[in-house]
Amino acid sequence: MSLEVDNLLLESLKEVMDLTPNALGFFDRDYRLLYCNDIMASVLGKPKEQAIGQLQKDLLREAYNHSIGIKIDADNFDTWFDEVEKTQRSVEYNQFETDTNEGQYYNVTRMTLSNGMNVIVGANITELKKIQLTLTQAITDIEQLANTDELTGIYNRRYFIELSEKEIGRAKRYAHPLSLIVIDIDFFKAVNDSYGHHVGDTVLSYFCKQCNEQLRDSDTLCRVGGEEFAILLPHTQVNHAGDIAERIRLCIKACEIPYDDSGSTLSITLSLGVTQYKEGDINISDLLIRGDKALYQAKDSGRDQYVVQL
Ligand SMILES: Nc1nc2c(ncn2[C@@H]2O[C@H](COP(=O)(O)OP(=O)(O)OP(=O)(O)O)[C@@H](O)[C@H]2O)c(=O)[nH]1
Repeated sequence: MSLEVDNLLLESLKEVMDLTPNALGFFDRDYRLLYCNDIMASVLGKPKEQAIGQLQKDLLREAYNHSIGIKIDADNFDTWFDEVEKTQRSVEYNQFETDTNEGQYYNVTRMTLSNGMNVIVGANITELKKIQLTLTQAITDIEQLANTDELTGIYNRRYFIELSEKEIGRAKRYAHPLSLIVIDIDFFKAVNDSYGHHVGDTVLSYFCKQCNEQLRDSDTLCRVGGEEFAILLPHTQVNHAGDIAERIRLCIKACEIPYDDSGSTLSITLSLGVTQYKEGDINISDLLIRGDKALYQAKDSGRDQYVVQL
C-alpha cells in the first residue's frame, strides 16, 4: 500500500474513532498515550490534545486528584496503580467495569498487541447499567414488601420462618444458643370492641415501636399473627431471654398509648412465652409449640407475665 493510502486510512480511522460511542485509546509499550478519541479523553478527564503524549499513570493520577473522569475508589493512588500495572504486565488481555465521576459506565477491555502497543477499548454500558440498577432496586423493594407487615412495618410471618430456619441452622452448626419469645397482647379484642378497630391498629403499631426499642439489632421482632408477635434472639440463653421478656412486659405496661388528637391514652399488658432451641429440634415449629405452651400458661396464670418453657 502506498503512503498516501496509509495516511488516508489513518485519517479515516481517526474520524471513525470519534463517531463511535465507545472510548478508544492507543498507548505505546511504556503506556504513553499515542492517540485517543474524544470519549476516552473524557474518561481521562481532559481534552484530547492535552491527554495525548502523557503517561497513563500521570493521566490517572490527575483524574484521581481532581475527581474528574474515571472514578478511582482507592485510599492511596500509588498502591492502587501498582496493582493496575501488575495486571497489565502479567496478562496480555484483561477486562473490567468502571464508571466515571460524570455518571458513565464502561466495560473496558485492555490488550497488548504483538507490536507491543496497548489498546484500551471502553464499551459504554451506561444505559444497561441504569436498567440493571433499577432492576436490582425493584427486586430489593419487592423482597422488602414481601417480608414486611403492612400495618406495623415490622417483619411478617413469612420472613420470620425464613430467618428462623437460617438461625436454627447456625445454632446447630456452631452450638450457639438461640431463644424465642412469643408475645400476645392481653384482651386485645376488648381494645377493638371499646375503641374501634382503627385504635386497635394504632396500639399494634405503637407496641412494635416500643418493643423494638428494647431490643438489640441482632434480635428480630416479627408479627406472626393478628396480635401475636415473636422475637428471635440469636446467641441468647433462655434465662437472658426471660430477662428481656420481663423488660418488654414492664416497658409496655408503663406506656400510656395515645390514640386520638385530644390526648386520650390507654394501656395494655402482655403475656409472653419464652423458650430456646434444644438438641432434637428440627425446625421453628418445635420452638413455636413450646413458646405457645408457655404463653398459654402465662394467660392461664392471670396474664401480664412471662413463662419459660424449656
Ligand atoms: N385492630 C386490629 N385487631 C386485630 C388485628 N389482628 C387481629 N386483631 C384482633 O385481635 C383480637 C384477638 O382476640 P383474642 O384472640 O380473642 O384474644 P384477646 O382478646 O387478646 O384475649 P387474650 O389473648 O385471651 O388475652 C381479635 O379481636 C382480632 O380481631 C389487626 O390487625 N388490627
